[in-house]
Amino acid sequence: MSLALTDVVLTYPDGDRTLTALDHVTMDVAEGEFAAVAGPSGSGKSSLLAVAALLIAPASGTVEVAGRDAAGLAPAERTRLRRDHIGVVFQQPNLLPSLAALDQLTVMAHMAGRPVRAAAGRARELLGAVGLAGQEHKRPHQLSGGERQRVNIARALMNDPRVLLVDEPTSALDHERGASVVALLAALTRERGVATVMVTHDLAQLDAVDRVWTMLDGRLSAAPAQVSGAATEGRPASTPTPTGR
Ligand SMILES: Nc1ncnc2c1ncn2[C@@H]1O[C@H](COP(=O)(O)OP(=O)(O)OP(=O)(O)O)[C@@H](O)[C@H]1O
Repeated sequence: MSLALTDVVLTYPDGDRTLTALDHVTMDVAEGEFAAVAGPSGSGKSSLLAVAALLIAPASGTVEVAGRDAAGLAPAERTRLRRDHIGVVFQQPNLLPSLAALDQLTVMAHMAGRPVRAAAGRARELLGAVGLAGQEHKRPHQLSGGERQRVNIARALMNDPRVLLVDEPTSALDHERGASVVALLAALTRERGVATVMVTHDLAQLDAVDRVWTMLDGRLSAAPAQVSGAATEGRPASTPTPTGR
């Protein structure tokens, strides 16, 4: 299993008490599987992503990434596990304003200590895969919101992660552009065999996912099939037509 959380409990201090943000959460996501976690604001979705990204250690339970249990790892090993196997797509594309799209990606390889020349080839390939061929030289202000989100997704895949964690990728986009980004995530997940978890509160964007989990008050449960729409029917992935927006 590419990502497995087992009986995870996460608490935050809350005055004299503690707030349970994740309440015995268990989930697993296989390679090539696109899972969504839907739930209202404050239900614990961001906390779940932070724990899965190895940014916060849970109070109890285990988190396994690419078959490795993160508990007990030294901080440097934990950082390496994250860097080598986890890609994160944040809600707002936090691109560097002065860098062209290509450089937004190659800088990831540079930070990971990988050869930058080889990285340029991979960056071009990824920008093509997200529908941005020919736009490699553009800086963030020259791209639309949807295009910036596509650069963000390509960047998260730069180090060939086993796990892709995506936080509300459609919140700044209209329905059509949001659906196009979700369809792109579905296609990339399947083509590249990555285990993807997308957090969303937008139930209209769940058609392309394989499995839906719902989060409420820190508790996670598998959603009934009708909520996940076509997801459970084993429908083959369709490659989206990038709108370029
Ligand atoms: N650093 C923190 N310290 C204390 N409480 C926190 C902290 N982060 C989150 N919480 C609380 O934990 C609970 C879960 O928050 P979380 O941000 O994970 O929910 P969410 O579903 O992602 O919400 P949203 O959709 O609004 O981002 C909430 O009650 C929140 O107030």
